[in-house]
Amino acid sequence: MERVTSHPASQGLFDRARQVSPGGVNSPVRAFRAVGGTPIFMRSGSGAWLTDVDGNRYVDLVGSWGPMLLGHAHPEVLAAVAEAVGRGTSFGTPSEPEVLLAEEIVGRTPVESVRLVSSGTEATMSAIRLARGFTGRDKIVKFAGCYHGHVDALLAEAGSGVVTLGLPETPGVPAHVTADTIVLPYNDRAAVEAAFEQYGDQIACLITEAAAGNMGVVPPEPGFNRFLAETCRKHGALFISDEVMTGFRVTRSGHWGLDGEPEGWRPDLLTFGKVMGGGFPAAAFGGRRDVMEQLAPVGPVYQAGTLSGNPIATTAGLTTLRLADTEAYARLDDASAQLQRLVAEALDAAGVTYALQSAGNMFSVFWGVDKPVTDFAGAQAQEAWRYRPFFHAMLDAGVYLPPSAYECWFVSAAHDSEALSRIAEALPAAARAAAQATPEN
Ligand SMILES: Cc1ncc(COP(=O)(O)O)c(C=O)c1O
Ligand SMILES: N[C@H](C=O)CCC(=O)O
Repeated sequence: MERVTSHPASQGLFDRARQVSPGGVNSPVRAFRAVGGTPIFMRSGSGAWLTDVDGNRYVDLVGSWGPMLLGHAHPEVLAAVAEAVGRGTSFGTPSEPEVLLAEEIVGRTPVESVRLVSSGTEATMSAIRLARGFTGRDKIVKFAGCYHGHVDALLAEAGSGVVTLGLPETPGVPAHVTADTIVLPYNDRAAVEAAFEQYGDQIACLITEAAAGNMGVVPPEPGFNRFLAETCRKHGALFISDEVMTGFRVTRSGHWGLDGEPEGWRPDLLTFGKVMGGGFPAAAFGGRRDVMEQLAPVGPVYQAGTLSGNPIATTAGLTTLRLADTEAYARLDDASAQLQRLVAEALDAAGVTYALQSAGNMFSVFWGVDKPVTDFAGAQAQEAWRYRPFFHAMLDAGVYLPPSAYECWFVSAAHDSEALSRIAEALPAAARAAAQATPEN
């Protein structure tokens, strides 16, 4: 088996990066704080593979944290981007690709009208403001362990890097900003009912990940999202489904395609990001036309962006979505199913106790738990320390996993038998390392 043990160029860049950037990274989840060691600096990607600055090759199971649905450097995406770049990179005017991308989103999801932005954080922040403007109410409801970007009011008990780094709260968020945020346990209908019983006429919106992926993967219990939408409707609040991670990934219409459409209900607003940018900064929020038309310039709720709808990002996103056809989703789902089976076999053989949880083709492993994880408390009760040696054994064997036990593993439509074979070879030793781990190592 090809071994990856040497990272001098990554180490050198990391040393320099730490001199000029906090922690040497531009997003905390990229640091290896939870697993130890030096973050790997990648130089290039192709299909399911990444190559680092030392020339080591890895099968990528991070996929840029979700966007790379088709794998890296898809030739048709690159060609479309190159052509778009040749026409100019930003005009600050409306342009055709943003109309085409908006039409594609409206065609694939339950939104009637959509506003393009540049990050998932902007999308959720704007959706919250719009919900408050539309309802004239201030309170918002979110779930512990869900992450909606680094929006001040939504960082309370957040997942992703916040839980990975064990940050109880984020300094710099004034108390009055979170005073109107109600945080509830995920999948807990009774807690939702009680909160709406008490504050129903003050709640502007409830926001939830369409399937939680930022505390590890914790799917909504059957009917939970519909229950949330109905509870919101009963109390005059808006239901915001955050599909930044799941959107256009778990089906062509996102998680909505798994739990929405056939049951005849829809969220009032949805947020998107990641896949819809094809590896460039593009995101969106959209939903009911009457709500969206509260946005400036039609309505009074202000929201804007110098690079919103950027022609390069929208071209990359549009090309990605057009290539993401039934066959691509079938390949992706199949690769994910095979990989989940390989992981389960290796962990079983090594005698590890675990829960492998999925939402469509997204999945993750909870370590040392013997029953399904349904909420943040359950996710935090795992033996996350077992992940450290597992992660490093996989890395040394040429498989790049998220450097945190609380993040989702992302497969792409380019994960072929060669990529899966590399992972299959790496898993047994990594599973044994997890089995032998102690909290101290
Ligand atoms: C569900 C969800 N919402 C929002 C965000 C924020 O997106 P971004 O990192 O593009 O700001 C993320 C990821 O970071 C996410 O997973
Ligand atoms: N879990 C985060 C998003 O889904 C990871 C991306 C980041 O914060 O850099």
